Amino acid sequence: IRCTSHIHGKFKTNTRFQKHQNKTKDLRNILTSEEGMMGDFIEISEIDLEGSRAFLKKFVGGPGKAGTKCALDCGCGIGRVSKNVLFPVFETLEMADMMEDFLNHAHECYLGDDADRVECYYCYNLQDFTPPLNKYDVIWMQWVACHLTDKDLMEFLIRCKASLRPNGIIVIKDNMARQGCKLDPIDSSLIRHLDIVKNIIYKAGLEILGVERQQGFPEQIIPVWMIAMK
Ligand SMILES: C[S@@+](CC[C@H](N)C(=O)[O-])C[C@H]1O[C@@H](n2cnc3c(N)ncnc32)[C@H](O)[C@@H]1O
Repeated sequence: IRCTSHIHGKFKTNTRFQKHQNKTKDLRNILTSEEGMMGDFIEISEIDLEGSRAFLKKFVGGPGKAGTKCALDCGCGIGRVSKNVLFPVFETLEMADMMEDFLNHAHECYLGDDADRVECYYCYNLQDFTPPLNKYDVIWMQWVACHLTDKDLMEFLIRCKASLRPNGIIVIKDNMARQGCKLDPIDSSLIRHLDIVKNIIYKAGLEILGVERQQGFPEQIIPVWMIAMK
């Protein structure tokens, strides 16, 4: 873990910014905006967020459910999910993405006053990132599991499990292939069938608590599913 004084200086005192030497070449050119986070599908962002809020509600708050103290948004981009799904529920957030520009934009512009409730920004590839132990009530991974190999995803999930607080959960929300595995030629992501993702989750020693398909998306786009696990 390396803190760059350059970035550190720009951040408010309650905020830590940790940066890892980024060895992965970013081959994409994603805009620092909601459009950039959503590819060509900005018009479905609100439906997506509403589906996420409803799914999260089932597992958070109340006896035996996850708490509402702290969440981690993995592959957070500029914080679209943090702002619209996680901040309304959790006291504090932490955010992880391999793109420093996205984290800067989240902190300086996109999150507004909510940025004060971000405890730490981690500029890491998830495959190199070990989240702190026993810290999070919810770890949210949206449209980022598809950028990890099977092995990296399984190992990251194992590390995530160790970073959950009691009753804490992990949520993966991602594109799922109708059959087998497909490589997305635009961003080189891997679109897996739901059963393949479930297998990786089981191999990581996690228990699946709920699985739901995102409703309301146009038929022509790849199905998006949400999986909650602990
Ligand atoms: C399609 S965007 C989704 C952003 C956000 N989760 C959302 O739903 O709005 C994918 C994000 O994952 C990040 N990402 C891709 N591969 C990653 C990796 N290996 N480690 C960390 N972040 C990664 C990208 O930088 C980008 O911000």
